[in-house]
Amino acid sequence: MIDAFVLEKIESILKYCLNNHLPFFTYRLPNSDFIKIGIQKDLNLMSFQNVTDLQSKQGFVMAPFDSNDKYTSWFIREDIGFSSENINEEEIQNLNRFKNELDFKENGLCIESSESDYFSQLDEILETLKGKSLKKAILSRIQIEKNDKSLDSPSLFVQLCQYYPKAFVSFVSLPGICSWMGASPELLLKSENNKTETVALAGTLPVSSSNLSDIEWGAKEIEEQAFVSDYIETVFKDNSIDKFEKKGPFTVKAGQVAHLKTEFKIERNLSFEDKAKMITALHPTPAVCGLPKLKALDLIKAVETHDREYYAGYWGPLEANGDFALYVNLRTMKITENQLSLFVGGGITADSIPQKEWEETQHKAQTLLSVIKACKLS
Ligand SMILES: C=C(O[C@H]1C=CC=C(C(=O)O)[C@@H]1O)C(=O)O
Repeated sequence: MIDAFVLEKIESILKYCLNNHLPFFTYRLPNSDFIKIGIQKDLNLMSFQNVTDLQSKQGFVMAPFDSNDKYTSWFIREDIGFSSENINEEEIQNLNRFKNELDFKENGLCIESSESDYFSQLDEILETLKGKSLKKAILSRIQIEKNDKSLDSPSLFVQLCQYYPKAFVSFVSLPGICSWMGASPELLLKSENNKTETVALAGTLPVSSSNLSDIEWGAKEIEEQAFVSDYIETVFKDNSIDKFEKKGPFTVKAGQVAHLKTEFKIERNLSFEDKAKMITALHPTPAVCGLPKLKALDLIKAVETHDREYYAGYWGPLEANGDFALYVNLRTMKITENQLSLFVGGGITADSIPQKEWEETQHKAQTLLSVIKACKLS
């Protein structure tokens, strides 16, 4: 539990950054009580093409779903750092020395996906799946909530940290570009102390009781999760990784839903270049894109009427020693002055039942919606 006094200080730092156009990232790793804030003093954000360009850098990475798209992969420097373990009043006061001028607002308006559009897009995917050359594609939609003065984003971030201790909770603000906040259950790749880890997370059912052993997985969910697991093993093989530990699949809870998860661990020192290659090969996994990857990507682009932007991209901290913890940007929303645009999706296979897929996206949206509502009421 983080002390209420510390949480208040964290909120006030984030508010200062928002009011003074300082780019920042803040996050809380899963199963941790440690909130980190990194602030970049100026607006000269670094974009990157290849993960290898980030070697020896300390900061935060935010990459879009499709890097060939018009969305940039960003790296945010940590010029000033705060954490829940060293909130120093003097350093907070020192922040007053830094501010940026910005005379325009982000204009990233989103359009909500209608229910009828969602169902016709899903039909189109099901039709393609009949051809057998595609095994799975993820269909996503946007749900919009009004943003207004009654909602304070720093306090929403702090609330999300408290509601979802097992998620990667993060909030990034790039003044004049975009702001995103989310509570992701899915690790893309993590590297720490010469260990590299990833997970295959897919298959979704609503959780009604707290007893996860009551959940009975159907063939559709088992298959769609196995696609992700198999894909990870193929990436390992292509990268000459033949020794790794594999655990699962087992059931995990993520907010109002449960997923099937397999954990992979490589206990070997990999070079930053090798790990960068693996990030590029894994992303986007069949948990957010589909299988085969390029076929699914083409279909998603043809069928979805919105850009995914940073939804289903990846984000997370990067240390100068080459360690990182990158998560898939899920259960997430783009924040603008008037809108909270929630992005939610689900894996479609030949066995998908359209109504169930729709309901699944509704359940996933509750991860953020339930906390947004609680914050608006308080
Ligand atoms: C694409 C999303 O979830 C992925 C992660 C877990 C389970 C999923 C599923 O059951 O479809 C998705 O693959 C999302 O939350 O928008």
